[in-house]
Amino acid sequence: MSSDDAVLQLSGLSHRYHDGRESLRSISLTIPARQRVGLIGANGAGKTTLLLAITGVIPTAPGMVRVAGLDPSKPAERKRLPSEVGLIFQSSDDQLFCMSVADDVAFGPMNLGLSPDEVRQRVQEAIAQTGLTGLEERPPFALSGGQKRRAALAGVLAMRPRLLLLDEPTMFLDPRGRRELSATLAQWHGTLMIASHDLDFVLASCDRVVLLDAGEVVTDGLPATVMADAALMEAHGLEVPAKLMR
Ligand SMILES: Nc1ncnc2c1ncn2[C@@H]1O[C@H](COP(=O)(O)OP(=O)(O)OP(=O)(O)O)[C@@H](O)[C@H]1O
Repeated sequence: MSSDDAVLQLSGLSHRYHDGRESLRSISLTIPARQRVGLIGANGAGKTTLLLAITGVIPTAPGMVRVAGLDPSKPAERKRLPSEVGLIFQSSDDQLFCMSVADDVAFGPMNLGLSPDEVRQRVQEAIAQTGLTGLEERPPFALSGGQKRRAALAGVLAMRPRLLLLDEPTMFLDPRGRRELSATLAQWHGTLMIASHDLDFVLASCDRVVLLDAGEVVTDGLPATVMADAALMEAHGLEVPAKLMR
């Protein structure tokens, strides 16, 4: 694969929070279009920090980040990032703030300066993609946890990003909510990165897995191979998912 085909390129990426502790250490990863990557690791491994670094929310140094060719450290390029990369937070309540689901989903596309017709079309499409048809006028606070997660996802999909980042997407979801989210993601054909402790979900949703520990990439490979390695998983505070137990 040429690096020109990569949706995400990280090279020697490091980050320290204000207290001086290193949370990311020299991370290098190249993620091609349409790959579905699981980011796994014990509490504090650096998963959320890495997602924040990719979206330019936190500055990184040293190191290089390119998302669809854009450099988040450059203000003019960071401004263009929302139409290339979308991040779904651990708590959907942090992401929904309008009076109705439709307004929430329209918020991002409207800020792109698109025509009202184009915004309407994108909103309808994202609502259908996430199975929220019929709930357009519902205030987000009156949605269930699973519906909120899908409404947040609709808002990001309406931006038509190339890269979708999900932080603990199955947290607080019941089995049906989890299944619905899984079906929505299966229908989406862009590039995905899912940070999660839900290893069964990662196994079912991803074709590559990156294991982080103490801010470093420990291993990077096929989910069924990496996550079946009991010694590796135990050494980094994880367990082999039930489906891979022998
Ligand atoms: N705002 C912050 N200020 C200082 N240190 C932080 C901050 N946020 C995270 N950290 C530290 O950075 C390291 C990585 O944290 P991060 O939240 O990225 O890990 P994680 O893998 O997402 O963990 P979890 O699975 O618990 O969500 C941890 O040592 C954490 O304590």
